[in-house]
This record gives sequence, C-alpha cells and structure tokens, in this order.
Amino acid sequence: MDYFRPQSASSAVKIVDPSTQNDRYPKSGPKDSVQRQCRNVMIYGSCKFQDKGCTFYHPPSDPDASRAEEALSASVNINAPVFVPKSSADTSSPTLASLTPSSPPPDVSHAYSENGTAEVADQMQGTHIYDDNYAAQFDQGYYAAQPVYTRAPLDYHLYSGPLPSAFSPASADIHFMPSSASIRETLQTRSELIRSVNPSAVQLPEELQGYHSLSPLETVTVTTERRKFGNWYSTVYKAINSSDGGAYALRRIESYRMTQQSAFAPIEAWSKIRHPNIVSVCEAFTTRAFNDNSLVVAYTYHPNAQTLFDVHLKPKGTHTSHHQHQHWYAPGRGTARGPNRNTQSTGLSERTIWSYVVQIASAIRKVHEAGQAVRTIEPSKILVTGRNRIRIGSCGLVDVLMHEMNQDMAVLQQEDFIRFGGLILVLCCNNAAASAPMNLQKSFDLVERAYGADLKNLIAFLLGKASAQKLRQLFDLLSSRIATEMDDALDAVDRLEGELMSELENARLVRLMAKFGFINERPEFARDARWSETGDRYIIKLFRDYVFHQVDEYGNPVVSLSHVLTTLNKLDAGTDEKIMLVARDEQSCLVVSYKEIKTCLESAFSELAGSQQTKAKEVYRGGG
Ligand SMILES: Nc1ncnc2c1ncn2[C@@H]1O[C@H](COP(=O)(O)OP(=O)(O)OP(=O)(O)O)[C@@H](O)[C@H]1O
Repeated sequence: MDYFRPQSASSAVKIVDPSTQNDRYPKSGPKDSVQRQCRNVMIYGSCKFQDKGCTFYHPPSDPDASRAEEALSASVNINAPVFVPKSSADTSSPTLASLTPSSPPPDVSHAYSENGTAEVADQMQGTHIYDDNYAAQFDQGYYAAQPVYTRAPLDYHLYSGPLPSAFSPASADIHFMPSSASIRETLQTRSELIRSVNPSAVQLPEELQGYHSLSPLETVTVTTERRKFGNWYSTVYKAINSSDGGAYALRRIESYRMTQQSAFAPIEAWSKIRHPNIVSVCEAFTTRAFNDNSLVVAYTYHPNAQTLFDVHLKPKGTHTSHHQHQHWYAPGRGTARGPNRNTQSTGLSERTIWSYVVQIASAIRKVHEAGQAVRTIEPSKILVTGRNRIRIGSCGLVDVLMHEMNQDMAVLQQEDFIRFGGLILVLCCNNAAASAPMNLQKSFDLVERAYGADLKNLIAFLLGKASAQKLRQLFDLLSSRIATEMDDALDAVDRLEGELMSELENARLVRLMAKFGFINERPEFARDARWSETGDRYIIKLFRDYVFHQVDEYGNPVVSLSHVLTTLNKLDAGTDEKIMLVARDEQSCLVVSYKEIKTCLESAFSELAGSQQTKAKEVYRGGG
C-alpha cells in the first residue's frame, strides 16, 4: 500500500510513536516491574512517585539528549505544527479523556502488575491510567488488585459490515433470495431496465393520458406473430407517468370500442386489491392516440419480469413464438429428462412447484374475498418477478372486455380453481398441452411418478367438482406447505436486512463528499476570492489532496477506493488519529487529527449554509 510522496524531495518526516523512535527508552524488558519503564515518564515526562514507592524504571534525565533532538529538528527544517482549529465545533466522536472514569476502579491498575496481562495494558494505553487519581491509590494495594477488563465503548462509526451469519452465508442462494453478489447484479439490471428504451419503439405516441416515453416490452418485428389477448390484438408497453415519475406497464388492447362507462367498474374494484402475488392494477382508459380505438390498462411495472411460459415452458434457443412449441416433455425433480432435453427448459423442482402453488392460492384467496375472480391463471399471464416469486398479471382486463356478458361471479371463481389445477399440471409436465382433456391421464401419471401423490391429489381436487367450500378446503390441504413458505420468506427478510446493513453507511459518505464539493475550489465567498484556500478551508483542501490526489514513488496516481473509504469513514467518525497533510509545493506540512479536520469541515460548511439562510431571511423580509 503506497501512500507517500518521495521522501527525498519532501521536508515532511514520518510521524512515529515516540516510544518506538527514542532510543533513550529501554525496550520493554521482562515482566519485571523494575525493568519496565514508568509510563508516567513516557506520558508526562516525569513521575511524581519516582522516589515515593513507584517500582518502575525511571530513566535519569538527560539534558544532552533533548538538546540533540532540538538540533536534529532544526537541521531538517521540519515545519510540522500540530494544527489547532480556529473554531471548536462539537464533534460526535467521544474523546478518550471523556471516556476515562473520574474515579477509576482500582482493578484497572493491574494492567501493569507482574502477573497481569500486558495485552490489557496495551489496550489501555492513552487512557491516562497513570494520572494522579490512580497514583493516589498506590499505597492501597494498587498493584495487587485483581484484573477486570474494562470495556471501551465501541467506536461504531467505523463498523459497517453486514452481520455474518454462519447458517445462511451471503454467498449462498436461498429460496427467495439469490446470493449477495447476484442480488446486486439483479437490482442493477432492474434499475437499468427502468430507464432503457426498446429500439423498436417507433411511431408510438409521445404522450398518452399522462404517460410518456412508451417502449414495447416485447420486440415486435414484421416476422414475429402479433400477440393476442383472447380475440384481441394486444401489446404491453413500459411508460413513465408524468405525475409521479414512476414506470408502469401499459397493456393496450387494439380496436376496442367501449359501449358503456360501467365497463370500467371492475377496474375500480381491482385497483383496491393489493397483494404480493398480484400485479397491481392502477387505472384504465380508452385512447385514440394509436390512431385507433384502444383500451389501455396501467399496471405496476416489474422490471425484468418474465412470464412463467417464457421461464419454464418456452423451448430454449429459439426465437419463434412460443405458441408454435408444444413438445411433450417428461418432468424430473429439477432435471430435464425426455427426448427434448437439449432444447426444452429444465423440469421444475418440487419445492418450486409447491411455492408457486402456495403463492397462487394466496392470491386467489385475496381476489375471491374481494368479490372478484382472477380469470388470468395461465402461464403467459403470470410473471416471475424475482427468485421463485410470481405475480398474476393482466388482472381486471377480461372483466372489462367481457363486461357485456354479465357472468355469474361464483361460476367464474370455480373456473379459477380449474385453471389453477391445469396450470400446476402444465408446470409439472413442462408441457403447455398437459392439461388438455386427451392428455390428462398421461399427465397425472407423470406427476405421480415425478412429484409424489400429494401434488397429484391437489391437482385432482382442483380439477374436481365445484364447491362453495373449495377455497377453505384448498388451504386445509396446503397448511404444512404454507409453513415452509413462511419460513423461507422470513429467511429472505433476514438476508435482506443483512444486505441493507452493509449499505447503511453509504449516505454519510455521500454527505461528506457533497460538503467537500461545496467548499473546495469555491471561486468566491463573503467577498473573499481566496476563501476556499485560507483558514480552516486550507486544511480541507490539503485533506482532499490526501484522500484523492496521492501519488506513488513513480508519480503515478494512487487510485485506491479502500483508502478513500477508510479516510472518509475516519473523518466522519472524527477519530483522534493524526495524519500529516503536506502542501502541494511540499514546503510545509501539518499534523492534524481527523477530529480537527471534521471540525474545520463542519465550520466551513455551516458558514456557507448559514449565509444562505441569512440571505433567504433578508429576501423574505424585503418581500414582506
Ligand atoms: N407488469 C409488468 N411488468 C413488467 N413486464 C411485464 C408486465 N406485464 C407484462 N410484462 C412483460 O411484457 C411481455 C409481454 O407480455 P404478455 O402478457 O403479452 O406476454 P406474452 O408472452 O406475449 O403473452 P401472449 O402470448 O398472451 O401475448 C412479457 O415479456 C412480460 O414479461
């Protein structure tokens, strides 16, 4: 780690602990108190108790040595004053002096006893354990007391890592969460997709009922088959809402002519349904912006979502429409089997299937309890929005399109269960045609062989006869699976909290950088063109160089993010650690603690911020 300027050209000297530099002090000897040098001498220069019972080594005062030291510093022309900031703004970091108890327990003294621990003594260095109060207790068995470890308060500012978990290491995937590295990649991709625009976004309206920047969510070319929603041609766009700046998914139904306003009633009901396994419905409107009569329903946008069909059923490596591919496929527990192994998606694991089952069942319950029917339980309308997370999409649309048919809601709800059973069958068999009547027997056999009787019984129950109690019975069947699902969901929450923990400290570093930006190189302030270069601000400028502009021995920039993070963390904490700041011309240097630099930064920033507030008040008074 090279953070230094060439010594030859600099007047700066390395700052070291005097005890390691000065040969006058004997090296720490054996644990014999007579050999060990008295700390009062090291810290204060002398010991009041030298001839009054202190058994430690007291070196004879040597006037020649101190003269030699003075001569040395004069000969190298060291200009390293210890900086004292002009203002004494309070910093949040506790001072070591303030941590020293006013009447320390006698046991602390054992730090230097013969049979005490040198480690404890080392930890206590600098906490004035040899001050007069302590020394006053010498006669009361000071050296003989039992050791008690005094815990120093944790300087929590310097710790920001996630909590390590032996049971769920961040590098491992868990049911609802990928590894720590993948989750970052996933979130980056989503963030990028929210801003990206599909290149095929041509000839789209610039503005649509308060939405702009429309971009199709599927690549449409002249060769691709036009997508249909039932009997209607349909396209999904991502668009930005002007009022809240958020991204939404707009599903457009082409050539739809609305006959009565009441067709929108289901949308109103759906917009009140919020559930983690349902893509929320926001609003619906008709428009002529596409040069036809279109119906548009706005949904929550889930970046990088893919349909269940695309994820599990679509043959890999083909770009043709999925409707053309309906290969028969033998399922397996997490592995692909059967003739189309090389082109088809791999079979779903039983855990994933049960997870999907519980999520869809939960969504159905919410919708039925709200007096609606889902109606879109099919692979091409259910979105996979995260690891093993699914959401039923396109809700409410069928209700608008079929409004005039006035169908019985109880019948529609029973149909939900049948669609649900069909969907599980399709996913288990990895074949979109698995639920077709002529394939049913074969599909059931496959499910039983590959996944067990529980799943087969569940599908049979869902496809079986209608009952008003079906929802309750379904949840009775699922009770143990729901418990597993909840355990996994809570594990994911724990993992996410761990991830959040590691990001918690980011904001304070950004705040610091922002303050540097406000102060450094400011052209003029308070009619002083050199404001940013003088006074406390000079220290800030030198510190900025120390953090960002160091060079190695060959003059190459030292670009080390860890150096930046470490130094900024220490600055934010305002530690007592001292560093040496060197001017660019290397003619002068300052020894200054992070705490003092923090004080400078705070004072310069409040000067700027304060003047802004004063100005605002003046303007306000003038206006009033
Ligand atoms: N709310 C949404 N958020 C993000 N992406 C979505 C959303 N709704 C749909 N999509 C994406 O838009 C694309 C098109 O959706 P669509 O429902 O038309 O799927 P499809 O596979 O084309 O089905 P179909 O064959 O019935 O047209 C899919 O890739 C889907 O992932």
